[in-house]
Amino acid sequence: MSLDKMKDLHLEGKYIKPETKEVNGILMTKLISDNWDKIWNFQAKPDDLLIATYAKAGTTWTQEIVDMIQNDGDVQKCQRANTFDRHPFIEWTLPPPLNSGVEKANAMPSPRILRTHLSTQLLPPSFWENNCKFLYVARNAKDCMVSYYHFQKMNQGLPEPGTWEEYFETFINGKVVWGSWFDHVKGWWEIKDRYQILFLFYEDIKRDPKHEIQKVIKFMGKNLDETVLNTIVQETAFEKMKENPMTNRSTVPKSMMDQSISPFMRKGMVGDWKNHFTVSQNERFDEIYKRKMEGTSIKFCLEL
Ligand SMILES: Nc1ncnc2c1ncn2[C@@H]1O[C@H](COP(=O)(O)OS(=O)(=O)O)[C@@H](OP(=O)(O)O)[C@H]1O
Repeated sequence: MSLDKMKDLHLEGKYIKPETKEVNGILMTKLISDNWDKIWNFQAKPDDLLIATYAKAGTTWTQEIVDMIQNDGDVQKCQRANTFDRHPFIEWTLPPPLNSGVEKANAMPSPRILRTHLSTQLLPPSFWENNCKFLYVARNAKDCMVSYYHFQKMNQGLPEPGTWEEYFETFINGKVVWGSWFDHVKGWWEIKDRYQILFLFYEDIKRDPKHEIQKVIKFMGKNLDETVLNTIVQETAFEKMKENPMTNRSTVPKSMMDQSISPFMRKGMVGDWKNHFTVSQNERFDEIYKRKMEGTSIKFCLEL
């Protein structure tokens, strides 16, 4: 059963902030942790495409782009279901009768587009064994932190973030669900040339969507004409997706996601961190960033 059917079950109001429990040293919700055997043993197929991201890095945006490409720019087809039902979120686990990501993925016909926030060391091994295609999207740490903070405030499926000052510490220490941003991004960056990985940046998609979408089209082995490409650029723009009930999570009950606290499609910009970080937080963050990212060649853009 999908989340947007929750109303029918009168489950509203029963959700409380979840407990957390680590998997191999990485924080997860307890529901994910308790379901770990099933997640770890998930059977990927060679024609699966996995959208992998750290939380809040532009997953939903990428899902919409990929779905539009797979459906040759057919807007109606992309309206068939919510993004969370179109592309199973493999590790996501909610209390029954809501289906887990593994159950949804197992029920889906091929070719499957799946999504995950798992780091490389937690990804079910069958993805590597089957040499699946991975589309990794990275977003700069500061904007991810801001976006994740607001998301944890409005989403009952994730822990209470505390104050911004408290959250700042939690995030840099990697004590958020799905673990450290630094380890996640470094892990995927380091293996990008060993597997079929298209590595994109949120900031690049924002600056030049047409160019980045063309890369995705090529990676998916599709050949779409200019008109279709332009339609995809238009339909996946932030303003469009903010109004689209199949992407903006407005069908998720308020008891689960309270969009009056913060909308799911919040700002969709590069550099909102400047409205949150104090000067001293910024200095401290830059120092920690330098230390934690030492030795990696990855470069992020922090403003457009
Ligand atoms: N089309 C488009 N263009 C630009 N930005 C977009 C778009 N769609 C979603 N977003 C922004 O992406 C952030 C949500 O990221 P995710 O989809 O990865 O969230 S989640 O992890 O799946 O909950 C969240 O970022 P913030 O606005 O900074 O909070 C969304 O607004």
